[in-house]
Amino acid sequence: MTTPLLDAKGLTLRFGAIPALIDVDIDITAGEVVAIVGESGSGKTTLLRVLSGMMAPDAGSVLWRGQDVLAMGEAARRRLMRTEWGYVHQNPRDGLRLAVSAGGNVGERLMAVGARHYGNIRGEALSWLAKVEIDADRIDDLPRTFSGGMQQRLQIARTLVTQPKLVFMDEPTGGLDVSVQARLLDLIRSLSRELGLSVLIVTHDIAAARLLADRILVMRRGVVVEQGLTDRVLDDPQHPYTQLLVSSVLAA
Ligand SMILES: Nc1ncnc2c1ncn2[C@@H]1O[C@H](COP(=O)(O)OP(=O)(O)OP(=O)(O)O)[C@@H](O)[C@H]1O
Repeated sequence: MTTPLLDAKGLTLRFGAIPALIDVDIDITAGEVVAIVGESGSGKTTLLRVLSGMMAPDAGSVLWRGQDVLAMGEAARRRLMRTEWGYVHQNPRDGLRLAVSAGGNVGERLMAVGARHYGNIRGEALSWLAKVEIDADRIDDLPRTFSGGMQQRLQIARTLVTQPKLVFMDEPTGGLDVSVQARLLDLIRSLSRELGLSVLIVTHDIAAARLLADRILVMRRGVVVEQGLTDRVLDDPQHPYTQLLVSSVLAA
């Protein structure tokens, strides 16, 4: 069996009386795409925040390549977030620097990991803008002049330019038009395959999960009620809640 890159066990977190996570186990191996699906308030974002070390659970463990994420200091976690990890926020404004040009948004991530040669940084930024289908002549424009879909593509370029191994994505297509969502999902799928990325993606969109994910975890009220290979979970759901989720999409 392949050793997981990220391996979490027994994650539990309560906000007062609200059970956000109850005894959640989750792992992800190299090159795998895992979708976390479930209704609003089921604990998906909280799980992503705990796995990425942004929030401490009441109980449980998170190992990144054998290293204890919960015990590592803030500096080490930030370093990981600049190098081996990436985080794509639902709202691109949370993941971009709005007062910095598109090229600067991509280039400064390279500088944060030691790149110094201006020509190389600009060249790399241009190549990433092309990968995410942003015209080269927009390189000096501010992200606020971009559409929502373009901002999200820029956030993806900024996140992937340092070639992380694992990317956390929290509803990356939320709030976008359906046609823009479809193109963005295609882009995420092709980039993750091309780069051999592991992706942990939160979505309430079952169709997105089917398109992207190798495996699916279904959450409800902080509990993982079902998990397995995408086709198995969606074509032959075992838990009544998963059956309801799948049938509501079929009926739509
Ligand atoms: N900082 C917080 N303080 C108090 N309660 C919180 C906090 N963060 C989340 N919660 C609660 O924990 C539960 C899980 O929230 P979470 O945001 O993880 O759900 P979600 O599945 O991501 O929902 P959505 O799809 O709407 O984003 C919810 O009941 C939420 O209200």
